[in-house]
Amino acid sequence: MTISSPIVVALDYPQAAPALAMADLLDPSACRVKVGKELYTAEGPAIVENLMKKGFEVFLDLKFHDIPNTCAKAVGAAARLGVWMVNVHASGGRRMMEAARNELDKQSYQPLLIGVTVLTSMDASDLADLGLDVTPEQQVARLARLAKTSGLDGVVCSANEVGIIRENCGSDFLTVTPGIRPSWSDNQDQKRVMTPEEAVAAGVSYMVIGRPITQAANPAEACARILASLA
Ligand SMILES: O=c1ccn([C@@H]2O[C@H](COP(=O)(O)O)[C@@H](O)[C@H]2O)c(=O)[nH]1
Repeated sequence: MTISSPIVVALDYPQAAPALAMADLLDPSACRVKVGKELYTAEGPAIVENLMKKGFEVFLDLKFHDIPNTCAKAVGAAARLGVWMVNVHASGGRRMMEAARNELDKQSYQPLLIGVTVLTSMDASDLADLGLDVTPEQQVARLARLAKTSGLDGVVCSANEVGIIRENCGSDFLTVTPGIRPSWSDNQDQKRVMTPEEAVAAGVSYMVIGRPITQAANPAEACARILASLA
């Protein structure tokens, strides 16, 4: 099945039961789902397999960041699990990302391999705390160029940086953007945000949306409302 929707719903839950209940409210032809650290640590590969059995394409958002061999082997395991997309931290560097690419190239199936640039919860002051005297845009552009030349398929960034990534890495390079906040929702811990409409206008490939859907009174309606706003 080819899904044209750019929406990836973040299933950030402590256990399988609420995650699978939320998945049952969603339509696999209208969105993909994302399994992150909380859910995967609690439930392991079974949760990914169960979501795939329900017809969902799964983004395994474990943001691997380790020595090249360890990162590559983890990405290989994700490929064998059959996930649609997997990610690593671009700040793990060129050798780590190239090792991940090479490991995927040896597999019979290759998920999309994406590099996390600057977390959408961070702004310039957070970068300064790390000794990085640059704007988020500059750091994202730098890491996106590194990810592209290391063989990755795209990056996680905020929708604010999609233009600069397209300028630096071309229009085929995927942009996966959390920090999406419909006008009716709170920013919570996200700092670099955009509405879904703005994100689509900016040209994002995929937008990751968690709490605005999963914590809505009616999650299916919230997802449908966001999709309708993009039409
Ligand atoms: O830079 C990043 C990378 C990953 N995320 C993840 O996306 C979702 C966002 O959830 P919301 O509830 O819509 O804030 C969450 O799973 C994060 O781990 C991110 O937000 N920013």
